Amino acid sequence: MACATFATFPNKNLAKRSHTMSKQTLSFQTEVAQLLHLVTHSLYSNKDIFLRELISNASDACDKLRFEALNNPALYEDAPNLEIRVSFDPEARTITITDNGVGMSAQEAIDHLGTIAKSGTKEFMNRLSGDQKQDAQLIGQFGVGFYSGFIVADQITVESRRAGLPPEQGVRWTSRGTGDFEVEPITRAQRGTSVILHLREDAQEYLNGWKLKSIISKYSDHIGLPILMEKEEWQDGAPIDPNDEKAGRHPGRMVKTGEWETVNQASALWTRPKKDITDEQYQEFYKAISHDFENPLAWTHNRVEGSTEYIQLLYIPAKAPFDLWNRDKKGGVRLYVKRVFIMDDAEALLPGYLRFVKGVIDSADLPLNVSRELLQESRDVRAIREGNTRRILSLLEDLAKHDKHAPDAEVSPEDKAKEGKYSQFYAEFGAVLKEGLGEDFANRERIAGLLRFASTQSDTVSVSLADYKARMKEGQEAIYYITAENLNAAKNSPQLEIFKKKGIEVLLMTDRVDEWALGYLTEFDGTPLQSVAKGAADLGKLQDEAEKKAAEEAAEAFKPLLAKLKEALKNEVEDVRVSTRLVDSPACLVVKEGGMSTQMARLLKQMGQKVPDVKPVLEVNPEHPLVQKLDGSVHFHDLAHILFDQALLAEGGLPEDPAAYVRRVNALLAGA
Ligand SMILES: Nc1ncnc2c1ncn2[C@@H]1O[C@H](COP(=O)(O)OP(=O)(O)OP(=O)(O)O)[C@@H](O)[C@H]1O
Repeated sequence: MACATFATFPNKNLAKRSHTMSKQTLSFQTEVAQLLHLVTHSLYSNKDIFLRELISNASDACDKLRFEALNNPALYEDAPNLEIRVSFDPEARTITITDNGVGMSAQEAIDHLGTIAKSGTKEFMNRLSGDQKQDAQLIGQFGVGFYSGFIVADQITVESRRAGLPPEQGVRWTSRGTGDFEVEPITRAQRGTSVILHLREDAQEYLNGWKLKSIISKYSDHIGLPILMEKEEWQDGAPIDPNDEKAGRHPGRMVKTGEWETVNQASALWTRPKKDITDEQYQEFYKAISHDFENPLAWTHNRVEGSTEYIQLLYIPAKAPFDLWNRDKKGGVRLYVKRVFIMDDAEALLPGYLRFVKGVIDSADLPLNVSRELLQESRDVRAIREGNTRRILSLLEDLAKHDKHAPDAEVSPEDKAKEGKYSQFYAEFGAVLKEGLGEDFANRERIAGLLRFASTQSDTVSVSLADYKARMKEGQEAIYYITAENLNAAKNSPQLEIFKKKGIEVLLMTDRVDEWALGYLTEFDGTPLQSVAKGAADLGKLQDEAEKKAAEEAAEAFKPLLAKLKEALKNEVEDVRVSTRLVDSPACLVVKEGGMSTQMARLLKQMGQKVPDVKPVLEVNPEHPLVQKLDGSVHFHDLAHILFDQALLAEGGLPEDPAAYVRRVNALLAGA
């Protein structure tokens, strides 16, 4: 990029701009300025991470070069060995992180170090609460990357030259981390980037080789490239008085020898044998690739052999990210081919319902120049995706199995440590997992086995379909469930009355996806699932002969009244019939078997979708005084509408014309 074009950058955020050709002062994108403020104020208690982030960027830059060089080996120039160097200068009070990766052109430095290209930036900013601790967690998830340098530095200078550009087209980028930054052209012989941190007064502790090495071995040991630091040796102090041994010596100090040494293992973590990796190393690697502040909930690391060979290291986070529901969000799995980094959002490697999983896949079979399009079609990728899915489901099944142990059970310490993890997982990601019912037919039964619900016997979301089946009553032929807006609405729903009376458990579903997801699960382990708000309440063998007979007689006796009700409510309901599911309530609404529930229709409407206008069926309770009073009442029309509107209210809906409802009730109250 020639410096002459600096003035023509189409960057709308450039409030200030001087017009000298050699040096430009540009403003940060608003979001960057905000983020910078937060970084320096919220991440203070976790200062060390700046080094991890900058080394990680350096490593990414080397990965990018290696990838580009697949098609253009000349980019290596005369330095094919990729490496990262970390040095410090106590006099200048600087730390420098240098890589010989892909580097940046002037335009790239402006674009990448002055704006945030990530999707969800706005949403992220809105989430910030002003509570520093919480914000720090959130910023962590978002990934502050380069900007984390400002936790310890009050000025950062970046010098870079993009691989393939001549030395005169280097760039120097400088900023104090406030509103703006400067860029100027420089000549730089070496390709790649140096990030020079001018340390704050209160961050001088980092001017210490031992300290830097220990941070690198804690946070960056997994990096596959060599990280080099200058060797240091202890040097005794010089004699204070050369003529008098007894006068003692000046204090000794570490001095640099001029040689460089590798301070990390320089082999990518996932390529090492499992037995050589500690839990802490697994955890730090997870944090490095996910930007999470917390340890992962669980992980699985395997060398898969067979027709498709690959290494798989997959993690389940402990907490859902703030943008879990952002469907455009890229996946968290990095794809490598024979140790060469290919892409970091390889969605093709996991189904959408497992999008919370983070990790690395290193394939031995895919071509190095694999493209996104090719990924979708490749048979190997399909095999990897299926393998990953199975592995995650097994991991979840294992956690579910050990979520709770019987008090007297003999449990290994390893399994003991799994207690409570599945509940934690489910609270964070259960709703996403349910999407799998509609998305992954091959594994539907396994996914169904992992679902947990609240029920009329448990307020906590902990009942599995297998638990439910084990508790089914003699003669019960279906797994009953109800969907509602929230637990209370579900629990108090009139449709449940008969089930409560007979002591039959009903699953209470309150997740938005339930209705949709359950549509794909018609049975579990041979037992059909049946919504208690759909179709006729067919309790089958649970109803005795006398009850059946009474219901039939009531239906017969109420025929004329039902006809009148149907006429009065012809715009509102499809049909009116006598109910067998009500005990205390006068009426309820049900939809036809296979129809969309009123709850679902409401949700879709809220989301602005067009919903076919399906009328529900009104069921009335022949035992209820209000229903018995209907026939012959002079207020029949009003009562009929009140009955209908109340049934709607009882299941969390709203009358079409709330004012009319209020008017009718008031008129009746006034008359009472
Ligand atoms: N050492 C470097 N060499 C080349 N480019 C770099 C280097 N450091 C940063 N960049 C460029 O600056 C961009 C922004 O870096 P930053 O760390 O803020 O975000 P990121 O790395 O894209 O995302 P994240 O840190 O969340 O993974 C990078 O995407 C990259 O293009």
